[in-house]
Amino acid sequence: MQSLSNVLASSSLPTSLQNVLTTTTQTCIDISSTLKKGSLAGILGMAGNENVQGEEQKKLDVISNDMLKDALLALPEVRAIASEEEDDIVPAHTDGEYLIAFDPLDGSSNIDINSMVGTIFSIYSKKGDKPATEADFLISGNQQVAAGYVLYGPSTMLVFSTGNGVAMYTLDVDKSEFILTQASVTLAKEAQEFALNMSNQRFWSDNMQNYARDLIAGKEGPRQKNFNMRWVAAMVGDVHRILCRGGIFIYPWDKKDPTKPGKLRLMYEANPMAMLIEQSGGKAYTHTHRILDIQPTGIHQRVAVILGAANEVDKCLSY
Ligand SMILES: O=P(O)(O)OC[C@H]1O[C@](O)(COP(=O)(O)O)[C@@H](O)[C@@H]1O
Ligand SMILES: [Mg+2]
Ligand SMILES: [Mg+2]
Repeated sequence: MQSLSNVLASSSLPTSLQNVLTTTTQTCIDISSTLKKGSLAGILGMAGNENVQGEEQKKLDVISNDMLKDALLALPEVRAIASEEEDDIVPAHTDGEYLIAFDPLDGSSNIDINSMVGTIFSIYSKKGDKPATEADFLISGNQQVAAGYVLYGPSTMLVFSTGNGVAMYTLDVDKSEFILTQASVTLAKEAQEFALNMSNQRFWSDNMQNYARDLIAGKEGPRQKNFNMRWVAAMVGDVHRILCRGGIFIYPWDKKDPTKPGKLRLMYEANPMAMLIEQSGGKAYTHTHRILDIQPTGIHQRVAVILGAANEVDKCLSY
């Protein structure tokens, strides 16, 4: 059973990237320990502020953001960070090499019900000779050098890719280190399950409503097959289930709020998950574009997301 530190040390990844990955994942172990304390530590509930996206921050959104921010800004390899919970990018070291975008706590609405949440991260290599600006981050997901998430579930798991497949690690809580538990993840091309917040159905495009109608029609409908539905309400949990046993996850375009034509954020939700899904053999699209090809226009940009089993994503796009 190999530890993450052994896997990294025996890899051909630059030491600088190994250091960024080690700091990110070690901080997630600290976040995991904090989460385990729950209401005993007075860390549940609202923080009393809104983030730049007008969402109410939970105390744990702020705590996990501060933990990652402090740890990464202290690392000489880090040029800047961008976070769901920070209005603007935060420059670190002008001569640092890496830009890290993260969602410190994904699935915030699950915090107070003691259900699954996670941290999602995306890492780019981009040197420069001036302090980093937002423009430095506006590069497509194709250029991610590493991406992944830590899922805080019954066990804490790390899943990441450096562009050469996807590996899963499980936290050994006694040793406080991640142990490799699945060296390579392969996603089946066909799906039996879908993850879709059906309560938004009336706000979707006609095509999306037709696709969902046909999924639900099951064996008696045009798909001639029964599908099961699952919704964790944390993208990190839904994507993890898909990487473990297949399926499709969709957060489509909707007309609920014209300023948010898609709920999920490109830089720290869609891009890193798209990299993991593609690296395991699946597909990740908006309604029209491969997610990793999108040229970002802002660090908090939102996109529609259709990802998972390759043939089911194709089927969805065919509508
Ligand atoms: O309210 P809904 O439609 O269930 O939304 C759930 C989605 O929102 C998110 O929780 C957004 O992420 P944050 O919790 O980081 O804001 C996704 O993880 C999840 O897929
Ligand atoms: Mg999120
Ligand atoms: Mg979040």
